[in-house]
Amino acid sequence: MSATPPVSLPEPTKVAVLGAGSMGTTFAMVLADAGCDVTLWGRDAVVLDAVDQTHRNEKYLPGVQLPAMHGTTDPAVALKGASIVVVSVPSQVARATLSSMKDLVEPDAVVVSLMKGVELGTDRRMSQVMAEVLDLPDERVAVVSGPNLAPEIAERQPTATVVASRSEATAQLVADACSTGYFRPYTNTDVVGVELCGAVKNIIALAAGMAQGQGFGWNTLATLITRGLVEITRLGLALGAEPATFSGLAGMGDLTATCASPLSRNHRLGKHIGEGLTLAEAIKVTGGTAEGVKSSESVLELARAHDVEMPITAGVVEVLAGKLPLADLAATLLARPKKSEVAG
Ligand SMILES: NC(=O)C1=CN([C@@H]2O[C@H](COP(=O)(O)OP(=O)(O)OC[C@H]3O[C@@H](n4cnc5c(N)ncnc54)[C@H](OP(=O)(O)O)[C@@H]3O)[C@@H](O)[C@H]2O)C=CC1
Ligand SMILES: O=C(CO)COP(=O)(O)O
Repeated sequence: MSATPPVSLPEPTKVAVLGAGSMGTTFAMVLADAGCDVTLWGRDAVVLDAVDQTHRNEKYLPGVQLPAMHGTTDPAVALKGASIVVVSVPSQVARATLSSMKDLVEPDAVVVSLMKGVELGTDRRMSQVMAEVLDLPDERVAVVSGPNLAPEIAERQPTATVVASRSEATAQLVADACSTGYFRPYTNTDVVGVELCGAVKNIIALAAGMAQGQGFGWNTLATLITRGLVEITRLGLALGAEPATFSGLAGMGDLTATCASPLSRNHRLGKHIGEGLTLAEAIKVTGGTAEGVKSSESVLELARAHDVEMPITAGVVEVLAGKLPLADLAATLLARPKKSEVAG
């Protein structure tokens, strides 16, 4: 006799992804491949109609065939019944975007940030902005960060990431929702560390791009990555992060990918500046969201408030503000007082 079939199959997890740019669309793809029922929200009706009807986003992921998912410009449609809400808009518009949707988020939903920036004016990390605007307890907040260049994930290349939440159960829930044969999430409870790594590596990638644009080679790149990690670690520890996070995927992993790859918008923008473009010209030519430009100011403010030395970050801020000629950046960094490598 055959076993009695279940009364109903378990419902797929309903997920809303807010932000239909390259990363929002790519993560929506991962979630749908992992079996979730995904609705992607964005503000461009042409893009979201195509996502809904033909499962393509030619504006941000040209040539990529997405799995079945819904697309909408109506946040009420996206958020209704969603037990996981993923936020992937540029960091500087996260507060306004979430404020306009506050009453539409389901009361028990877990809210996940993919954003790698720090808010100008408040110096808040994105999980702090989400928690503040949506009035979320720790167990409903998670962040995803790692070496996750969207165009590579969109080709379903092997990729790993970190899902961080103060609640291990929440991190596990989100990790289960986005786990596929090509995308492997690890969990971490160090939200501060994981989030800071994601935001500050963009600034170091700007510096790496600038160096490449100036014609410097691998020694300079390796120096920036290594000393950049020291800066990230110093700030993170001052803000209460766990030391192990910095050598992990969100730390060394993402720093390496972003500093080395021309797929990184921060790297490309820095390279354009290194080749002689103004900041405004570089932003225009690069296209897309290069979070490091604005976050560098907030990160430097955080560093100063906690008495943390971040010379590469400070140099990038000065160059972007037009206060230090790029030609003088390397000399300025190298002329600093000699010190022990390991003294902190
Ligand atoms: N791309 C990547 O490889 C990765 C990106 N991230 C992070 O993901 C976040 C999003 O970046 P990404 O998807 O790459 O960015 P993109 O530049 O590709 O897309 C930005 C998205 O945000 C929307 N947007 C822009 N301004 C507003 C606004 N004022 N209100 C509402 N929506 C707006 C755009 O909509 P519209 O088209 O209508 O302008 C677009 O959908 C960033 O924090 C980034 O650091 C993290 C990991 C990897
Ligand atoms: O965060 C990223 C890869 O992990 C993407 O970097 P960019 O935002 O510089 O493109």
